[in-house]
Amino acid sequence: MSGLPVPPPLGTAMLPAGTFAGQVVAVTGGGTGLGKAIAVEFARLGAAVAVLSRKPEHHAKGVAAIEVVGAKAGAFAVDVRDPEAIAVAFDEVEAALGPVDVLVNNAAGNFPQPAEDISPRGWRAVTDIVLDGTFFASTEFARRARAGGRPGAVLNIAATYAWTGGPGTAHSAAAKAGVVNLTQSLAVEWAPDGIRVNGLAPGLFPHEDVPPQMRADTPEGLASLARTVPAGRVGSPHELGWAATFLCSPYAAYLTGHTLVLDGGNWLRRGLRMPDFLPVREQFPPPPDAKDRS
Ligand SMILES: CCC/C=C/C(=O)SCCNC(=O)CCNC(=O)[C@H](O)C(C)(C)COP(=O)([O-])OP(=O)([O-])OC[C@H]1O[C@@H](n2cnc3c(N)ncnc32)[C@H](O)[C@@H]1OP(=O)([O-])[O-]
Ligand SMILES: NC(=O)C1=CN([C@@H]2O[C@H](COP(=O)(O)OP(=O)(O)OC[C@H]3O[C@@H](n4cnc5c(N)ncnc54)[C@H](OP(=O)(O)O)[C@@H]3O)[C@@H](O)[C@H]2O)C=CC1
Repeated sequence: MSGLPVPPPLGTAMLPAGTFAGQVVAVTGGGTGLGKAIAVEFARLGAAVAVLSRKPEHHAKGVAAIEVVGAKAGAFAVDVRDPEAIAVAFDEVEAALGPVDVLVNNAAGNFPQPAEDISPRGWRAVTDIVLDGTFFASTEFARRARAGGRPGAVLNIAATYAWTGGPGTAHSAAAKAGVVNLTQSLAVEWAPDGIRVNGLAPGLFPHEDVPPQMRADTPEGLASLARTVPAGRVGSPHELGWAATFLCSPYAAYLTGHTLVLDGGNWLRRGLRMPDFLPVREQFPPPPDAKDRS
């Protein structure tokens, strides 16, 4: 046995062509990595896609990837920690592409570090982007959808350590746990308005845009990462795009408040007998140029 089957290749359709025709999809952090892969799958299905993030170089990458599949794209500068900037960005998206029908809260910040070494500013940076940013963007979206009498869908990108916690991820895991919980509260509040709110928790999806300590750059590194997953492989970003588009599509019209895990069984592999325990400081030793906070 060599694990779970590989998925059909990038570009294979899962939903009918035109599933999102005439719709506007906003993806925070849609210019890099998994956000870009998700943006492209919506674009393939006919959506006009808005990339919302801070950096012009990421805007350019996202827009190029969306336009390659023949869709309309726009990029809008915003730091999701700033609710006023989010309102301005939504105004700009409406003026350029039309009102937003689907919001994907994908933007995140993360750096693995032992909890007591995370500075207050580092803690706030990660939790503000992940949890506060998701709340600010979602509520801005819902206020506008409700005012316009439009239904809609929100998708929050989580992580499986939202349920387990884990070494080196105190800030990110706590924030993602908040996101999973928020998904449930908002789903109940907004169902009467026709707005669905779901989550998607990726497992290991290495790609070129994450920081070096989070990716596998060599074939050996990738193979070694794949051996840690019950599926026998890591995820392909376009698989995540398929799951994202399904969750926001009319085919999931009765699905709300749910966070789907897409991780090849990885978070369930815990056994009674685990590999030798490695303390967090051995897993994530400080980089040579790290600040001394002692
Ligand atoms: C299984 C994998 C799961 C993956 C999940 C993901 O989310 S992958 C997604 C991964 N993608 C990304 O993360 C992409 C986006 N990431 C980012 O924009 C930054 O990493 C950010 C999250 C820090 C926010 O940036 P910003 O402009 O708001 O922040 P700033 O520069 O002003 O710093 C604020 C504080 O944080 C501190 N600090 C920063 N880095 C480190 C570090 N390596 N080490 C220690 N500390 C660090 C910095 O020193 C400062 O504290 P200080 O010294 O003043 O007390
Ligand atoms: N890669 C993986 O294996 C896993 C990823 N995830 C989750 O998937 C999602 C995508 O991660 P991934 O693609 O890997 O990471 P990336 O680092 O590639 O993407 C993060 C994106 O967030 C944007 N962003 C960061 N801070 C802000 C901010 N303050 N305001 C607006 N945008 C911001 C960045 O754009 P810019 O710099 O232009 O602002 C960037 O495009 C995240 O939610 C992450 O937590 C979960 C589990 C595993």
